[in-house]
Amino acid sequence: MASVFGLISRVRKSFNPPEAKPLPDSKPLKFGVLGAAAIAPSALIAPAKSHPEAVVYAVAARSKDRATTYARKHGIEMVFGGPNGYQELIDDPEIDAIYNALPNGLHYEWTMKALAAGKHVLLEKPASNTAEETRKMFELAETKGLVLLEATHYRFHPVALRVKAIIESGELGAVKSTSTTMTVPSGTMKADDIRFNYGLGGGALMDMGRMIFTQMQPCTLMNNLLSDYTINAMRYFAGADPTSILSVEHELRTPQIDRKTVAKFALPGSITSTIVCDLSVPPTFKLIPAMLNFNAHIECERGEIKVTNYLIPTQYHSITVTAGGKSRVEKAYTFPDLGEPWWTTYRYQLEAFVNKVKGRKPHTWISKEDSIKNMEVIESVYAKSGLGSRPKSDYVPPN
Ligand SMILES: NC(=O)C1=CN([C@@H]2O[C@H](COP(=O)(O)OP(=O)(O)OC[C@H]3O[C@@H](n4cnc5c(N)ncnc54)[C@H](OP(=O)(O)O)[C@@H]3O)[C@@H](O)[C@H]2O)C=CC1
Ligand SMILES: O=C1OC[C@@H](O)[C@H](O)[C@H]1O
Repeated sequence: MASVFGLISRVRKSFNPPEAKPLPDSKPLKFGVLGAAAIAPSALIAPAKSHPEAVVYAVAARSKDRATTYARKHGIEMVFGGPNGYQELIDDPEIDAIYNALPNGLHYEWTMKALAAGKHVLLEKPASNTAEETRKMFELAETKGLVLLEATHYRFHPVALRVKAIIESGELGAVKSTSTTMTVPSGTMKADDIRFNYGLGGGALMDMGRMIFTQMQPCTLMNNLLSDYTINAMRYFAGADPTSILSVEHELRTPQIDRKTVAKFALPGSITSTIVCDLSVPPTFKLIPAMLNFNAHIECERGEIKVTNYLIPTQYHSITVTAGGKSRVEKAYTFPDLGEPWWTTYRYQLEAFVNKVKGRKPHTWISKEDSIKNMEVIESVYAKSGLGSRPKSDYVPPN
């Protein structure tokens, strides 16, 4: 019963966090949001409310009416709209940081423009459509001395770091295999969702593969938000990058869009990893709806770790560690010196981003090399599958 009350309390507070008062001796970071995006309320707007040094100050949308409605709903002060709205937001001197929540295929263009204008960027995942574009964005950020972070939010939560710590402690011996899954039932996404649009950088591997890789190397995530996340999880937990792709199978939504991808990899040290991503799992017997699956399974020499719900761990999660015939279940909602049980992955991520911009040490970070490698792996899987990389941006930055 206590755990049900805990769940209700965490969920309630994560959606309606207590508002933090600004700090007297620190100017808050002012964010501008590119796009009246579906993800922004969870990923930035709510988390910023409980952060004493973060304010969501402006939003831009292609339609000014849409931006205005969104701003009213979320208590955002400044609105930009129309064909130049995104650029006008970027050029607003009040704004310190841009949250780029545009479709994947627009990440490169608008991140390059934001960095060129001297803004830090919190960039939605996957970083862009290609590794080359990702490299260029990070190079520009470095040249300009700006912070650029690919929003791989799960990596900032205590669950991911605890799983990694168990693996690295050596308690279970070396990792032998990982399985990470990210799958969602059919009907979760509308037919015109950006994830089904090749031109905008769609596909299950783009959306779910990265996370699964990075997060799930040591664990087997059983979800279909697979590819983007799954690849990220794989590399993170295994602590290594794949040396080869053993197999790729996909089910297509359209000739260029993978609704589902299952890939198997070989990693150094004879590790084998499987990722599963599915944007639309059909109902069993055409009747029984599928469940979300955001799980990971990591087999090691002397035991295993099963992680339930590494992706939205604030709601509930479990880390089940089995060795020598005995099992224990761990929970990790907070760090000893950071966080509240209701902090979401996004709230922990915002904490790190603000600390980095303020010149303080974040509790963890996603490196440039990590983001570039994730895109390389995604592209290599798409190459092996025959579907090919998502289209490069036609934006050419000025010299
Ligand atoms: N970190 C996480 O947990 C999650 C991350 N994401 C990532 O965030 C990004 C946005 O996803 P999500 O919020 O679901 O997406 P939305 O469908 O809400 O689209 C985001 C915005 O893209 C803008 N946009 C600009 N050009 C186009 C176009 N040609 N077609 C459609 N939209 C366009 C729209 O802006 P406007 O308002 O100007 O019309 C829209 O508000 C993606 O990169 C996705 O991978 C998504 C979900 C979860
Ligand atoms: O965290 C996520 O879960 C659902 C996906 O579709 C989304 O893009 C991803 O970032």
